[in-house]
Amino acid sequence: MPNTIYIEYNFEISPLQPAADILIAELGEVGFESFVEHETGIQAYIQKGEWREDILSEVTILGNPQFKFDYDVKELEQENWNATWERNFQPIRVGDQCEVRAPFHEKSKVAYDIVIEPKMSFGTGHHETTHMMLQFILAHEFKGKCVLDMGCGTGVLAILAELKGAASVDAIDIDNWCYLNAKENIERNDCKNIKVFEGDATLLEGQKYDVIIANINRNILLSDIPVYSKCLTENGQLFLSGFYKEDIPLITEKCNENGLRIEKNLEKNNWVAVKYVF
Ligand SMILES: C[S@@+](CC[C@H](N)C(=O)[O-])C[C@H]1O[C@@H](n2cnc3c(N)ncnc32)[C@H](O)[C@@H]1O
Repeated sequence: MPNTIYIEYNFEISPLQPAADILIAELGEVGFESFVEHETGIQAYIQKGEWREDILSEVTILGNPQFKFDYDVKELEQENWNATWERNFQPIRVGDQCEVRAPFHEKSKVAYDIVIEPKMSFGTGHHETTHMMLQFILAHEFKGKCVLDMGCGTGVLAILAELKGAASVDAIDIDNWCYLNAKENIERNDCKNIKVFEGDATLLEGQKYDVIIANINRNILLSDIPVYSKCLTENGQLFLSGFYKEDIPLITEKCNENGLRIEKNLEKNNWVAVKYVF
């Protein structure tokens, strides 16, 4: 694990929503890379190398008079970071079949017991989008399927796809830290059919998949849906998340232009996960 130093911002927000979600989205745009939500606000983390004095000047929600924001800032040594997430990471149950937990939690008796050490990567099951994508995977047949997990983060979705019988899973993330972390988690869960790659949709040229799972964000999905559509087999399924309910028409229009139609969507706190088919 590299000895990266992080800066932690602890925001107290009133009223909490939708300000917390907007703040997370805006902080993500300016370089913050992970977030922990708590009852009265959020903690946000940025690498010291990415931080600059005026980093919050581009975060427009902070100037919105409808909400009140208070925050304090502190520098975290790597060790403190680990302690912070361990303190905040409770096991997550998805339905009665799947639990996502950390290595230091007790082994679970559910059918799909997934162990994740997220470190800096997104994907513990705590976020609505990950949770809904896990629900989708639980509810669908994966036996013998050739699967792509685009924007794999910790690799949690790829791991559940393999546990549900996928024949092969390609897991891709643009971020080097996620690439390394996904590889570690895949080994930790004793998965044998997942290959991890560092990169983006340019890696997909000439590939074919029965199922594509992509939990990224609205703009990247809009730009990559044409590529995903070319990679899907005839009866292929596309599961997308990482965007809000109000973005469904835009994402669906892009899918329709590429021969895919909406079949079903899940919704949690205004976040959605949507299934598209040919
Ligand atoms: C919202 S997280 C999802 C992580 C995990 N799949 C989950 O469901 O919890 C999105 C991930 O997509 C990655 N990402 C962002 N842009 C990407 C791109 N153009 N191609 C591939 N991965 C990308 C990010 O590094 C991040 O790990």
